Amino acid sequence: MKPNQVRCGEHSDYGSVTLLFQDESGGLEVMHRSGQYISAPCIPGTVLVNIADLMQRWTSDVLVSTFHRVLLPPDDKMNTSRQSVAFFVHPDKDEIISCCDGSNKYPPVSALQYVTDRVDVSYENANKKNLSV
Ligand SMILES: O=C(O)CCC(=O)C(=O)O
Ligand SMILES: [Fe+2]
Repeated sequence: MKPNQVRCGEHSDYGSVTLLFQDESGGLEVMHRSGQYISAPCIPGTVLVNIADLMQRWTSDVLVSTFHRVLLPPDDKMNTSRQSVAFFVHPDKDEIISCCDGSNKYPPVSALQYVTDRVDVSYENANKKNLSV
């Protein structure tokens, strides 16, 4: 196992909302507005709804995109599997996302352009990381 390995590193989702179905293994944490991570365990029969980045832009920060991550289980559960299903809800690719209060807090961007830019940055960061080890 690599140092600092996690099941899913800290990130926010790119779209409008994400519906997350997770089993009872646990491990998902979401960042509270205080900056502290808090556990978001499975509540049987419920679906977790994450606000994602384009929703934050649309609402001029009224709804805030949530950083989240999935840590490794404790040693005694290290050999157990975990399953989750994320349904990423995205606007149509050509939709222009501008602040719905007219504030222009974020410049208008097409849904596709936003996702493409985010994916580019994440690949650049991954490449930098790989080159530095
Ligand atoms: O597996 C999870 O609980 C989270 C997955 C996730 O955040 C993602 O796929 O974007
Ligand atoms: Fe996510």
